[in-house]
Amino acid sequence: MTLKYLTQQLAKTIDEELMSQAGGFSIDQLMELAGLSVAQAIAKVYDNLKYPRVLICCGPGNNGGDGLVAARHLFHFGYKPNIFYPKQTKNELYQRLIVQCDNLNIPFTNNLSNQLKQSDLVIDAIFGFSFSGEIRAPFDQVIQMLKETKLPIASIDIPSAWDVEKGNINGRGFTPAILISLTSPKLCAKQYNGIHFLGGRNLEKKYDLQLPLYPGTDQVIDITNVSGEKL
Ligand SMILES: NC(=O)C1=CN([C@@H]2O[C@H](COP(=O)(O)OP(=O)(O)OC[C@H]3O[C@@H](n4cnc5c(N)ncnc54)[C@H](O)[C@@H]3O)[C@@H](O)[C@H]2O)[C@@H](O)CC1
Ligand SMILES: [K+]
Repeated sequence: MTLKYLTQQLAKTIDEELMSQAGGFSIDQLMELAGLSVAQAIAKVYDNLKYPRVLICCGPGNNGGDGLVAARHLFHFGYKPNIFYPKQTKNELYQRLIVQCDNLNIPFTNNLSNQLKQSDLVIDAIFGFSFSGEIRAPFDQVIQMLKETKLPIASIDIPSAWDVEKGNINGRGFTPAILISLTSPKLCAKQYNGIHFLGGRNLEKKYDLQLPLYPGTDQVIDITNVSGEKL
């Protein structure tokens, strides 16, 4: 099996095509599958008795939305999620995800530094494949705190602050313990040597992604030792 690693542009194009008339998906559906994949990957690696307190750091875009969905699933899987979401949007999709978390009494925190001290594990849902340029406030400080923490970090789709194609340029980001790539890994993942899952379980015929067969009913597949090439 050889995976196809996506450029930033192709990742965006495939996402748009999945949500086009031909693809037939809605953003809510894709986000639900993404968040469920993340929660499943966490459950495979981090036991909910040993690592119950999961801090989910959400960014302003869809990567953050994946984090909100993951928080809900992790709650149902027996974890104690806590959400840090400093830059919220009024978009109805995100507002509904927040309501869903509120209804489960999942707490939202404003104090990242404090919350890190009371957590066992961090989910990095800050930036995904649309990240570019220098890190803008308030996320510059957030990334710095995540660089300093000793807690294991699980990144959704790309490690936040990594260039989507070139990786951890100038060492400005952190290296997560787990990466959960969605649909197909992005080019930056070629530099990543940790535990690597693929999630989303999306089929995209047009680009011949040669996606692996997911085992049984799993929404994720471990691709840690699978090689890949640029598409
Ligand atoms: N392909 C898939 O399977 C799916 C992908 N989804 C997720 O969607 C992500 C892409 O979502 P989006 O396109 O909304 O974008 P992102 O979530 O990657 O981030 C975009 C947001 O980050 C901000 N931003 C970008 N660069 C910045 C910088 N240098 N400093 C500070 N802020 C910055 C932008 O202003 C924007 O608000 C994927 O990575 C994935 O996590 C899912 O939600 C849906 C399914
Ligand atoms: K991320």
